Amino acid sequence: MLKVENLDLHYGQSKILKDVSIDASAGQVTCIMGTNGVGKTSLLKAISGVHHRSAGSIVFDGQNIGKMQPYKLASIGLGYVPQGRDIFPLLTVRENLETGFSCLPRAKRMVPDEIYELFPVLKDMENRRGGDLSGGQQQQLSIGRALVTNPKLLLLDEPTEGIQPNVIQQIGRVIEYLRDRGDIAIVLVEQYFEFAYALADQFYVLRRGEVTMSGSKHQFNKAEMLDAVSV
Ligand SMILES: Nc1ncnc2c1ncn2[C@@H]1O[C@H](COP(=O)(O)OP(=O)(O)OP(=O)(O)O)[C@@H](O)[C@H]1O
Repeated sequence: MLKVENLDLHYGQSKILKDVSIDASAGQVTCIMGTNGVGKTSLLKAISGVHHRSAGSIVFDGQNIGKMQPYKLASIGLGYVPQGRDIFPLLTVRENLETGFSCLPRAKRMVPDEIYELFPVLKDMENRRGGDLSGGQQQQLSIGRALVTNPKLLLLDEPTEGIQPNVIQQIGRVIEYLRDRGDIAIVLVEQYFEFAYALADQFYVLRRGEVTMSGSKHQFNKAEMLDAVSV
């Protein structure tokens, strides 16, 4: 589904990602772990076309997407839930969800009931402004908005950041449900180790822009993984 090979990324003269390679498959959660500033968000920005890579290749669903613009990537099935959520504060919940319509053909422009079933609070607050929602509700809205686009690949950047425990649990259950549906590859960037460990099928640990450990969760014990993530 997604194959990133030998990716480099720069901000100006600073090389932030170095020779990063990752794979993500449908029906699996692929976790990108690491401490602050190691380049996790930058990796998602490169995949989603928000910041272009300086070397390497990114292949999604058989297409080389390394130079595609974000709107085009969204229309071919790449959903991105950015760190900080990026909700439109003056639009209602419903209107925020409908912003996902722009990359769908006219006949498919509807909010599936499934999104309201996964996140009932979005139905309850359909006419409230995005900016009036709590952080946890905004996170649910941001994930719901990405799901409206019917993605084949879902990139989630720290969905637990600043969120209360009951909403974290609910987001975990939604990620499991989407994984078990089997038709979507999920790339989860997460610093909350227990949450990431519980959900991960495959994982990659980044340190100073390089992959230092990777594999299936079952190849390593939990303490080894925690050590690798914490340095
Ligand atoms: N737009 C930018 N211009 C210059 N440097 C940047 C920019 N964005 C990020 N950086 C730097 O790139 C490095 C990697 O940042 P990035 O946000 O990708 O890390 P991260 O692992 O996601 O961290 P966090 O968990 O804190 O979000 C950091 O040193 C950061 O300061």
